[in-house]
Amino acid sequence: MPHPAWRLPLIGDVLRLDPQRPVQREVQFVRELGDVLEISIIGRKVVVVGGGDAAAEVFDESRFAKAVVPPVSNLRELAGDGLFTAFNSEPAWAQAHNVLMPAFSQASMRSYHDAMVECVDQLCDYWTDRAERGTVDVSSDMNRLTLEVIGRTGFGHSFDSFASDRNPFVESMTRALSFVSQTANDLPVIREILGWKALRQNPKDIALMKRTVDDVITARRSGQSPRQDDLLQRMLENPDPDTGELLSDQSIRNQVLTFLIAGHETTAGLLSFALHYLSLNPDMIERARAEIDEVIGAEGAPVRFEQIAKLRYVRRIIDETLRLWPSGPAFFRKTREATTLAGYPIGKSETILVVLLALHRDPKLWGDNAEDFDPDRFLPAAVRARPAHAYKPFGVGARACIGRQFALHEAVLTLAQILTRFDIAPVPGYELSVAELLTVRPENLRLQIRPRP
Ligand code: HEM
Repeated sequence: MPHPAWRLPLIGDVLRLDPQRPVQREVQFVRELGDVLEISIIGRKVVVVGGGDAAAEVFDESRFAKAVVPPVSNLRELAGDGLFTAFNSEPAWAQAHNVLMPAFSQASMRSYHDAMVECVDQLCDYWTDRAERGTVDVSSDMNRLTLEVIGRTGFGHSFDSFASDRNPFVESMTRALSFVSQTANDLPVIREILGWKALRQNPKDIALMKRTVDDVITARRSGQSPRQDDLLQRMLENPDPDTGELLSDQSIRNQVLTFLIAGHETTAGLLSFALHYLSLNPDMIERARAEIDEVIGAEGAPVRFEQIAKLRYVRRIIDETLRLWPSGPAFFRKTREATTLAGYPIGKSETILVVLLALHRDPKLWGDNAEDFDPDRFLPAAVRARPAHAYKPFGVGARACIGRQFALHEAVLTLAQILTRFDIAPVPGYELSVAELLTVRPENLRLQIRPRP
C-alpha cells in the first residue's frame, strides 16, 4: 500500500504529520498517493481512505465498524463510555442509544424549537450591540450560540454565553479538546518535555467540567432546577426499553459531557463556514432572503417550527458547507474480519481513517469544480445522480450522528435569522485558514455586520 515518503524506523511517518492540522495534511497525502494509503505512527498502522469506491467499501457495516482509537479514545478520560466514545461492545452504548433516540425524533425537535429561537435572538441582540464596532468574531460567537443552545435544550442550563467574555467551563473545554487533538500522536517522552504545563492543566480542566455537569444533574434531581422536557429529564426518567434499567449517574454525566462536546463545536464550525461563504456570495444571500421572506414573512413574525423545513435553499447552503468543511473532517473505522480494501489485503481489527475532507472534494464524485462553493449541488436531482457514499458529514451506520436533525434545524434557523437581521460582508483581505481541534473551524474569521433597516 502506498505510504508517505521518508518513513523512519520506529516512529514511522510521525515527522510527516501535522499536529496542528492533521486532517488537512492527510488530504495532501491522498492527493499525492491516491484514494487508499497507509500511515504508520510509532508502530500503529492506519489505512487512510480519501475517495472513490474504497469509501463505499468502508461504509459497509457488514465488513467494517466504528473504531474508538486515539485521538477519539483519549476523550474517554472526559466522556468515558458516553455515546460518542463508547466501544461498540460496551453495554452502556446500546442502553444510552435506546433511551436517547426518541429525544432526537421530529416530535422532540419541535419541543426544542422555542429555546433555540430564544438563543438565536440573544445572538442577534448581542451582534446589534456590537454593530457599531463594525466587525464581529464569528467563530467565537457561533460557539457562544451553540453552547447556549445545547445547554438550554439539553439540560435546561444557561452558560450565560452572551453575558460575559470569560466562561470557565468553555475555557476548560477548549483546552481539554486541544490537549486531546494535539497530543494524539506525540511520543510520551516528547509530551513530558514539551507539554508539562498542559499535562498539569488537563486534569484540572476535566475536573471542572465534571463538577459543572454534576451540579446541573444534582440541581435537577433535587428539584432546585425545574423539571423540563429535555435530554436530561429523559435520561433521569426513561428506562432502556430493552433492559428496563435507568441509566446510571455515571452514564448520565458521560452523556451530558458528550453532548456538550459533540453538539457544540460541530454546529458552530458549520455556521461559521456558512457565513464565510455567504459573505463572499451576495447573490446567494439574495436568493436565501427571497426564500426566507416567502416562507417566514417580514421580520417580527416569530419563526415557527414547521417553517424551517421549508427553507430548502438555506438548507442547501448548509449541505454544501458541510461538503467543503465537514465539521468532523475524518472518522475511524475498523475491519470486522480480515478482508480486502480496494484490492489490498488487510487484517482483522485494522484501523481505517476516512478522510471526509478529501472524499467530499473527490473530483471523480464531485467534478472538476469540486473546490467551488455551489449549494445547487444539493438540488434533489443532483443528489439522486450521485452515489450515496459521496457525502457522509454525519458518519455512517449504527454509530452515525444522533444529533443530525438537531444540528440541521439549529443551523437553518440561525442562518435564516442572521440574514433577516443583518447585512454581512467580508473583512477585506481575509484569507480562509482552517484550524483543527478534532473539528474544523475558520481561523480568525471576522465579518462586517450592519443591522438591516
Ligand atoms: C454540524 C454538526 C454535526 C456534525 C457534522 C456531526 C458529525 C458527526 C459524525 C461524523 C459522527 C460519527 C463519528 C464517528 O463515526 O466516529 C457523529 C457522532 C455523534 N454526534 Fe454528531 N455531528 C454534529 C452535531 C451534533 C449534535 C448537535 C449533537 C448532539 C446534540 C451530536 C451528537 C453526536 C453523538 C452523541 C455522536 C455519537 C453517536 C454514537 O456513536 O452513537 N452531533 N457526529
